[in-house]
Amino acid sequence: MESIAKLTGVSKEFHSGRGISGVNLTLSKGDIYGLLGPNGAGKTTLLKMLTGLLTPSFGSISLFGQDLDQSFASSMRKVGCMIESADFYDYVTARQYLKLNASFYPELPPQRLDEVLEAVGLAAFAKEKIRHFSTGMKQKLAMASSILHYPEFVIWDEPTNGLDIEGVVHFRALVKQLSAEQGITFLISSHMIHELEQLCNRVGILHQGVLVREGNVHELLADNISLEQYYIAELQKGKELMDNGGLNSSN
Ligand SMILES: Nc1ncnc2c1ncn2[C@@H]1O[C@H](COP(=O)(O)OP(=O)(O)OP(=O)(O)O)[C@@H](O)[C@H]1O
Repeated sequence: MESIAKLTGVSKEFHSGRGISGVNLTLSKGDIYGLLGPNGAGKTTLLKMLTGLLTPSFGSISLFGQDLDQSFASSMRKVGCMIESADFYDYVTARQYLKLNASFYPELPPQRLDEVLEAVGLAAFAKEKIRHFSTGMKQKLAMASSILHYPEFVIWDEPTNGLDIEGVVHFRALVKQLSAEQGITFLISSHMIHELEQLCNRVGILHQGVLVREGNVHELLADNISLEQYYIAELQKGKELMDNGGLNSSN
């Protein structure tokens, strides 16, 4: 299976002493990978390193089979990301905002702006200024922007933040559609474990910067009542190992 992203022994040490420690992780084409972990576990840090927003202190990252340092521009062309809350120009409309972003991709067909607005459920608000948007609407616009250029790999950090129930259902359908129709690979960090259970084929649990467990969701559900039950149990094991000083790298 084609490797989309590969982290080998990746660590990030912040001055605070926290960060990420020895993460090994491979995402294959077509994966919908859910990244779980408590607040401060290192999920955003890991996603930032995959997109060049942070540089690892140790280890290597490759995207699409090429070292990220060597192929940053060409790899990023195939990545769509939404990490932490997006910044917008409040005085432009949703469509104008996407048009600005589309200017980086001159090959995009003109109808693409309306396609992505429709895909995230914002078509009716295309001509409204962003300053009138709610948190959830801004989240949808950031999602639209991240898929504008037909990325092959989408990285979303807590994408359901601010979405209403209908928005969450729509989000789930969108991921499944993009995965099935365009073969997009997803890496999604979220605290919404029930969402990930319904969406992902694989999940990983980060705890205090260490990828303590990974698994195939179908296999995990065969042995556990729910992903939540698995998560709580694995987190507890991770804590015990940390307390005993026995866990300092993933896998
Ligand atoms: N620039 C920084 N300098 C120092 N410490 C940092 C920095 N960025 C993150 N950290 C620390 O690294 C750890 C991981 O942070 P990160 O934001 O990756 O966690 P997270 O899993 O995304 O958390 P949450 O679920 O709360 O969003 C935290 O303890 C955080 O305080």
